[in-house]
Amino acid sequence: MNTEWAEITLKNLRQCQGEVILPGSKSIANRALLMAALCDQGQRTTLTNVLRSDDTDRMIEALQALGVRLEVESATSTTVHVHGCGGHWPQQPAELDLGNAGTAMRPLLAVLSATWQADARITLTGDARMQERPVAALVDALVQGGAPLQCSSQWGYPPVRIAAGLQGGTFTIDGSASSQYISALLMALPLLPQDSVLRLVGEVVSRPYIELTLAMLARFGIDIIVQNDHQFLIAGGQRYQSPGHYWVEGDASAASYWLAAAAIAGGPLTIRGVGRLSIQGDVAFADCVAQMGAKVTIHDEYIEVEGAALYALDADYNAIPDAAMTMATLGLFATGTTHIRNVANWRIKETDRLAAMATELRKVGAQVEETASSIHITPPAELRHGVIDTYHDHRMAMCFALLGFSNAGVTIRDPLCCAKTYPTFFDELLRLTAAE
Ligand SMILES: O=C(O)C1=C[C@@H](OP(=O)(O)O)[C@@H](O)[C@H](O)C1
Ligand SMILES: C=C(OP(=O)(O)O)C(=O)O
Repeated sequence: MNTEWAEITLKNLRQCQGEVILPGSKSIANRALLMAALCDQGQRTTLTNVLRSDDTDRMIEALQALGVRLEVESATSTTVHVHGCGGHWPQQPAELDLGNAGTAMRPLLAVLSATWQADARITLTGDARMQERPVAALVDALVQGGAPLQCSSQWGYPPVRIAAGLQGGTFTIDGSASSQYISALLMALPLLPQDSVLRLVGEVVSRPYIELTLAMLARFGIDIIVQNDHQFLIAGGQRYQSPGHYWVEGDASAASYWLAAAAIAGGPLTIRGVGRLSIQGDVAFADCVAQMGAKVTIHDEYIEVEGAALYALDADYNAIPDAAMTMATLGLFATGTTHIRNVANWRIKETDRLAAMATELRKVGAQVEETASSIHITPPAELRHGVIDTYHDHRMAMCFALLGFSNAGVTIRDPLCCAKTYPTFFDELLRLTAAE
């Protein structure tokens, strides 16, 4: 990646053909790192295809600060050997800075509340945006369970100070803002000495990520009884058991950019690292692209795409909020109005994504209607060139890169913010679209 890029202009990109190997999934990598660290002392887990990016580096650095032994060869090495500490953290740092990594902040908040044994307290904090992203439902549930949490600036937002004290029992959590709170409790509650019941209330968002957590917990020897959609029984006193080796599958949210690019530009493109066997919900974006008219073949561990005339979709994207961002710009290349429904929690992610998306789409001439929980996008007869602001949001940078396939082209400010989950994204785009 050219580390000098303050902005990048993309214009008349071509085919987007050949083969792309996805980086490892952010969601899986950060769960795997934490679960491997929680394995019994003496157990070593070899994680392969680990995503190396800002978000995963935050988790790696946090675990190292807690004294977990990680063998990682270099800043870009995707193999990480993790030595379990069974939740008995060898070091007690005063503070962990988790940047803007939701997949580090939320699980660590719950897991450290369940395992903290020192008299000293530990504060979890993050960057300016992380301090605006709520964790209130999770903090409330943990406090109900006896954890003496303190929020130093505003209740329900990081920084959060943790001390020992969490007890098992019945936890009721509102899942309407983020599934990450639920995943966090699913990872933490088995570590308590007592049994727990976890009850979900509200419309639970991003449900496939809960399934992902359950699938990974099972691989790490944790038993959760799923009573129904809204209730889990979690025996206490469980111990994470290393699977020995764990391969992190490719990032299905990242796959959405390539699915869209090939659908627009023709392809054919083979996307390696996710497929029918994926445990990530975002792989369903491949079906969306197929429904729009593209030729998509989903194999066990890879996907093939070829472009065709595209027709806009009207759909509920609650289950796949990250990949749904890609639909907003892909829709500019389709006939008809794209309706992205039920994504209210876009407002509490890296930026207010509904507002940011509406503002930036208007710059290229789209007609946009934004509601509290949805966005409706009608492309103009001809796309205009736009200088796109990305609001420190990696997905804004990556999904607006698709405008490089238009005649007008696009300029993207701060494209390097893609390093949150996909540091090599723009290099890959330029490689795949280079003229022969
Ligand atoms: O559990 C996870 O790994 C994630 C869950 C989703 O968040 P929400 O549950 O907050 O929608 C998603 O947007 C995020 O990128 C990763
Ligand atoms: C919402 C996202 O990240 P986080 O894990 O920080 O919530 C994302 O990657 O789109």
